[in-house]
Amino acid sequence: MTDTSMGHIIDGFGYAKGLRERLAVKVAELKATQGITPCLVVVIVGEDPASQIYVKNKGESTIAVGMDSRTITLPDTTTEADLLKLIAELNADAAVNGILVQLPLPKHMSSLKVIDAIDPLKDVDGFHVENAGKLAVGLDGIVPCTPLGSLMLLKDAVKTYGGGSLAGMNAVIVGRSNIVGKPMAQLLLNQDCTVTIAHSKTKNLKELCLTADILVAAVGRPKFIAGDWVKDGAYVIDVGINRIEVDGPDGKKSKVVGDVDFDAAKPHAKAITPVPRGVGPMTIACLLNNTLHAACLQHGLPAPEGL
Ligand SMILES: Nc1nc2c(c(=O)[nH]1)N[C@@H](CN(C=O)c1ccc(C(=O)N[C@@H](CCC(=O)O)C(=O)O)cc1)CN2
Repeated sequence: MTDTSMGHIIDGFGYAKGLRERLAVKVAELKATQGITPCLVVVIVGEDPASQIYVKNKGESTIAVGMDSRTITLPDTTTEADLLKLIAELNADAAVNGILVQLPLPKHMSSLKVIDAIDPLKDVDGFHVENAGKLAVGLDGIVPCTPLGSLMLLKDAVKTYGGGSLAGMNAVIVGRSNIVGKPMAQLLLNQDCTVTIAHSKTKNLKELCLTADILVAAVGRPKFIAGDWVKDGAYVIDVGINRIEVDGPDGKKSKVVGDVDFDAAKPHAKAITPVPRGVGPMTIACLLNNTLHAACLQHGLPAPEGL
């Protein structure tokens, strides 16, 4: 029988706020002791409405922790060659510590090529192959923001509700993208979890999910993970952000939901991230963390500790 006491909600919004406050202290220390103010440049190409909101939030959050922020807005008619030229200029600019190109890019551009053009030391998204390689072999590099934020929430939840470490836990990640699924798998392997990555061709997905002590959903399909796919006592991390239409009293309205059927999964889970206010806010907080980390690496300083 399902234990109805299960299902702690993991407060990503609150955790992200605390992380931003701790980062602001570290940024002030860096300024006071080294005279360095980290600077993040965000480049957006085109007018995707969701991207415009995320980029605005990134700029405001960067300023709020005491860093310098620049946003470069380019029309969607920009050529790939022009974008690569801009990245080369930002790479060469010593005042710039972090470069982020907002995704998705317009269809006429190769995101792999664009990401590859960013100096790996300034790649605050952690998407460059050099940073992906460092993560794979356990070297100090820049870790993608959403998986990093997911791991922070997971470690905190296991400490709070499970009392132990992640070592030996079975983790199933549903989704194999370069920016979430694969780096998440590396991070969990580095925590000594036994990791399985599932994808659209995986057989018996429900049965596989039911083996998971840690279930990470990153498929980009609303409520794809049903409640009865969640093992009793599992930790559920929902990375999905899907905008759907729902019926309201005044007609249709849009709502953001995750990849997990939250209401059905919560009674099974030991702890679960909601959508919104779960993993999402951690993405921007970890971007600030990575910008500070990048600034330290570029000046030969150790990565800030105790965050
Ligand atoms: N270069 C990058 N592009 C994109 C990334 C990224 O990490 N780097 N991630 C996403 C978008 N994203 C940040 O860029 C992002 C998405 C969602 C949230 C967030 O806080 N979501 C809220 C809900 C928002 C809503 O109501 O629409 C939440 O979950 O509470 C932050 C950042 C794709 N592109």
